[in-house]
Amino acid sequence: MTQFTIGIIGSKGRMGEALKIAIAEAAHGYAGGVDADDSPDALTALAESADILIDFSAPQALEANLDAAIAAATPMVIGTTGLEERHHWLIDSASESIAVLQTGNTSLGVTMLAHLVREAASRLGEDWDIEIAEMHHRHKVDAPSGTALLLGEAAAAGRGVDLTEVSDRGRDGITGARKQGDIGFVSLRGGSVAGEHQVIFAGEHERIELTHRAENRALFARGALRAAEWLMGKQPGRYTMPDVLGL
Ligand SMILES: NC(=O)C1=CN([C@@H]2O[C@H](COP(=O)(O)OP(=O)(O)OC[C@H]3O[C@@H](n4cnc5c(N)ncnc54)[C@H](OP(=O)(O)O)[C@@H]3O)[C@@H](O)[C@H]2O)C=CC1
Ligand SMILES: O=C(O)C1=N[C@H](C(=O)O)C[C@H](O)C1
Repeated sequence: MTQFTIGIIGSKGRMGEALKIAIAEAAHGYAGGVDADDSPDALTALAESADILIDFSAPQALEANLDAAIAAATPMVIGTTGLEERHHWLIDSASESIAVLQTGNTSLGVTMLAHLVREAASRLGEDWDIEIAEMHHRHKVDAPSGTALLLGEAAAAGRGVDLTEVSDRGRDGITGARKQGDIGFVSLRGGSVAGEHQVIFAGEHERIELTHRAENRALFARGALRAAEWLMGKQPGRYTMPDVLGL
């Protein structure tokens, strides 16, 4: 495989550190990294010197990161979660001039899980209630997780509905009975859990539970590298993990 150099945005964070190990294992080059206290000039220089950027930082950094990648014509893998609608517009706009791969989870297992969820949701009727549960370490700052949301998108796509219309987040108090067709989310936080996701299809007298457990961050780092290897040399456009796996 052709080796290339990678710049990490969020290089001193948990994912940044895992990614540096994965880059060394894969014998790619490490072009350097930036973090919250680095200057805009450092970001510009990194985007110019790296063959590709991988971003595991924070949503508030995304606009500047994309601007730097566009100016340097450098492709970019985005793993940062907690993105809002406006961030997705920015990614859509950037993908007109550079290749961008954005995903809430770089794990190959979660990518397959999303595929299975979409399939199950398309075949089971709306009388099967869909609930998505996730658990992460105590340091995680966003909820629901990016993965829970991508699994919700997969379920909604299987049903041919818009997730924003059926999403039920943060139940508390007298909520009333569950609305048929809703997709529910629950987030647990604690300890050092790398990431667990469960999609429950609850029918009358029976239940299907599809679960993914991430045992460490190395798998996310290796998945991000696989995404970067796939993205190198691609035409400008917006891509995601199923493209990498050919799903
Ligand atoms: N898609 C996926 O598969 C995965 C996604 N994630 C996501 O990746 C992100 C990072 O996770 P994690 O590594 O655990 O978080 P950490 O908090 O450990 O690391 C975040 C890093 O980003 C840096 N950062 C924050 N703001 C900026 C900024 N404006 N510009 C540049 N760097 C910045 C921080 O720098 P400083 O320390 O100086 O503040 C820190 O080094 C999260 O959104 C998380 O949900 C995590 C795992 C897998
Ligand atoms: O913050 C994390 O740690 C993780 N974030 C991603 C998410 O929000 O789904 C992916 C993974 O679950 C770990």
